[in-house]
Amino acid sequence: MIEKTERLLSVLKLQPVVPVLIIEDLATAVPLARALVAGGLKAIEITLRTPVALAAIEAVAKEVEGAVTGAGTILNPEHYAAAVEAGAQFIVSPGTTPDLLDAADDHEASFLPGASTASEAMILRAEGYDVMKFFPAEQAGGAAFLKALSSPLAGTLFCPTGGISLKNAMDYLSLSNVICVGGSWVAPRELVAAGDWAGITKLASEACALTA
Ligand SMILES: O=C[C@H](O)COP(=O)(O)O
Ligand SMILES: CC(=O)C(=O)O
Repeated sequence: MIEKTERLLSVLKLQPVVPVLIIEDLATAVPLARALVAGGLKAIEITLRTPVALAAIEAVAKEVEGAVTGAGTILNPEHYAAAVEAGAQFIVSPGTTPDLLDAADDHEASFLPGASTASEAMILRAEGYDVMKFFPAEQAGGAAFLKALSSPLAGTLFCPTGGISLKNAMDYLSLSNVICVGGSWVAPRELVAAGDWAGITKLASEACALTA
């Protein structure tokens, strides 16, 4: 578990923002990931929300030099196994279930489980998780909520995701218990549809510069 946590931390420390991607068109996955990596965002979460998501994970994991490919929206052990099989190096879930924790024990790929209350975070701590996702961040209490957890739940680190943008990312990134944030704003649907990879690299560079 300690080794898995260290591997996860090394991925999350690569950058201040983990792009959360919903890939509709498989052909966009590789150029989009290349554009993000060019802007400095190497760890990329591809959510299992579309029919092409697993193929997108496989393509990015195989073809995009410098990318660390993760899978998001992992809701059950079948998703977990399929994402690992496709090449995902880290696995993200909006929440946590006992089945998912068992699946995480069965695979080498690190797990970033979701929590949105003090009790959920405490259950994950009791299971040995010191790093977790805080989702949906803005709706569940925002940066003020996470700040309030930092003293009672000392030692737990969060990757808040949900409603975060360039404007409010620093509210989270300046907290001692935040390791990085997640967000879709670095890959807007219109720029992806237009194939504006230079525009996406620019957004990624701006995101990367947040903590420079
Ligand atoms: O479902 C949402 C993703 O987790 C990312 O949230 P976001 O689009 O608010 O950045
Ligand atoms: C919310 C999120 O990041 C996920 O779908 O895994």
